[in-house]
Amino acid sequence: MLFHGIDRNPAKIKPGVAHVPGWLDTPTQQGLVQQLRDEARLMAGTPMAMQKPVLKSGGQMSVFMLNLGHFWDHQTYRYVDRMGATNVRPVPQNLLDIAHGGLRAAADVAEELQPWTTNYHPDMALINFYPPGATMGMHQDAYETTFAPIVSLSIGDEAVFRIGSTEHRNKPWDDIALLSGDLVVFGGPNRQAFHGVPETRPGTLDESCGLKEGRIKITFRQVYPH
Ligand SMILES: O=C(O)CCC(=O)C(=O)O
Ligand SMILES: [Fe+2]
Repeated sequence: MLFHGIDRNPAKIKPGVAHVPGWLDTPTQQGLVQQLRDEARLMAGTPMAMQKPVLKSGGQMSVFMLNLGHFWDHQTYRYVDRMGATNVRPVPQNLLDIAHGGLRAAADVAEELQPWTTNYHPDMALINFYPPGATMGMHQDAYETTFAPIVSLSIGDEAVFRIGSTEHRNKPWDDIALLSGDLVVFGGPNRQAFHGVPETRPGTLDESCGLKEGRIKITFRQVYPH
């Protein structure tokens, strides 16, 4: 446990940004890992298979992605529901329930999120798998047509989640150590904050989370108005 001894209380990082350590219990993490493995298996061999996206810039991400609800086409940077003959699969209800619970827990920490708790309709779940050592550059989640908060959960290896300004990808930023079961929500005035994962820490997970290596991040988004 690399982060032993540091502050692990629920924290408002800045307006609209909440970190709730250990929000998701271990049996639930394990159940989700199994469920998401099954979801990935169903899409294997299709254009929506879990894959490391090659962006239209030509670069390939080091993170595997699986899309539920809507599919973010990494060649056009648009959400679609179909690729060729393949339809996107729905976000399972138990995941939606977790998203709602996560937002409520976060709103107790960052009151700027409070107005969304009665008007939140997530319609997309992005499942990221970080193989040992994978990272993600600073970016905005900018392709949704709503400003609903982003609700996200970490499972597996420890990681550093970096969240900066809404204006640019440079300092100042906050680095948040995420452990398995941690919840991060960003919305309100920081919905468009640049964020990324500069570091994942291989070999730090406890296998009771359901993973033998790497890290899963589940990110809930509301792409369309309700
Ligand atoms: O893995 C994380 O913690 C961040 C993931 C993310 O920002 C994204 O997939 O858009
Ligand atoms: Fe993101």
